[in-house]
Amino acid sequence: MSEIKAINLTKKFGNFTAVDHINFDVEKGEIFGFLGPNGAGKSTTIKMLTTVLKPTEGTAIVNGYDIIKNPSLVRQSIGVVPQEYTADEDLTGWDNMMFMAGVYGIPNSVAKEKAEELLKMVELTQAAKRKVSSYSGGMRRRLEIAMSLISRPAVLFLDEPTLGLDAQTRNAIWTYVMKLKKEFDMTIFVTTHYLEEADMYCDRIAIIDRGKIIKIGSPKELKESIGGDMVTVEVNDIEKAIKTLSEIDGILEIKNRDSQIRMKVKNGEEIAPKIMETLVKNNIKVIRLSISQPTMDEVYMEYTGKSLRDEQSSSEEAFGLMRTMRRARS
Ligand SMILES: Nc1ncnc2c1ncn2[C@@H]1O[C@H](COP(=O)(O)OP(=O)(O)OP(=O)(O)O)[C@@H](O)[C@H]1O
Repeated sequence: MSEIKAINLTKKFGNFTAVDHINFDVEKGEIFGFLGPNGAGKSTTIKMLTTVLKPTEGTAIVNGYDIIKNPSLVRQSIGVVPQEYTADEDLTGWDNMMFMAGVYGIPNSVAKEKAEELLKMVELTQAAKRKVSSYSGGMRRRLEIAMSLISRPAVLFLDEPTLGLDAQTRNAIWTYVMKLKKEFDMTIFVTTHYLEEADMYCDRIAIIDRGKIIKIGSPKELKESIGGDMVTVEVNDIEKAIKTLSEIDGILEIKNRDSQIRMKVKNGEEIAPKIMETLVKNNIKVIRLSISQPTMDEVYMEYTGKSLRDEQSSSEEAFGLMRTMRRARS
């Protein structure tokens, strides 16, 4: 039985449809990634699945409970790490953990044991007695993950857990997420717009754009679904090479990316010798040639017609600014 099942799930704000009749299933123990640009409807979907927002139409079953008919049973069986920080800044990490345990009615002695174990897992034992206001962004995120786990939920929802964090902290967060999957067979629903993270860590990915799911599959399936290979060449004269290569039959697309020429082809191994021969014949020096599968960025581009890369930096900047403003206010 699936642990999350969305059935025509829809959310409208006035006349605007933020989430548009989406359907998907998440199996037990799966890390399911919701990948899409800003405003695609990821947070709205999480808010409906976690019963913060009521759907306009459709419903979802989470851990066996209907989000409309049994919202409190849904809430008791899930853990949520929302995009905005929710831990109380004036309390210590330890007190936040104990507060959360109180919300779930966990007896004190059990709560203490769990808090110790979880803070250790997210490497915050040393900082547990410090006020959260002194924590870095990464420490806060780790604390919130620990807080969301105190009730040992069957399903964990993470909304952009790594947004605005440095690469090292992002890796650490994913290490904990992988651990939860491995040790507790936890089902994890995660939204992200980091293509590499979705590719590396998610068992399956749903690509969402303008409120609609465009494609669902494992990273491998998604890459295979766009067909063919990528051939990348590094040459001494890019412009001349592009002109020369565009005359070869069998190259489906040519792009100049990061001072390299990247070509979409049907079969890399078949066409590579011809590419090499043509370039050499035209006195173009080939420094490197490689054949690979398409990246998630290319998959995303194929299905949405746009690149997610440009979005990443603007989103991180906005998040950083939000955090600075919040700090300045407090
Ligand atoms: N309460 C609201 N009232 C009106 N419009 C809303 C509301 N909440 C979200 N929206 C709109 O719905 C759309 C989807 O927003 P949502 O936050 O779900 O996107 P997202 O994919 O999570 O993007 P982000 O990562 O930027 O949060 C956006 O156009 C947003 O402006």
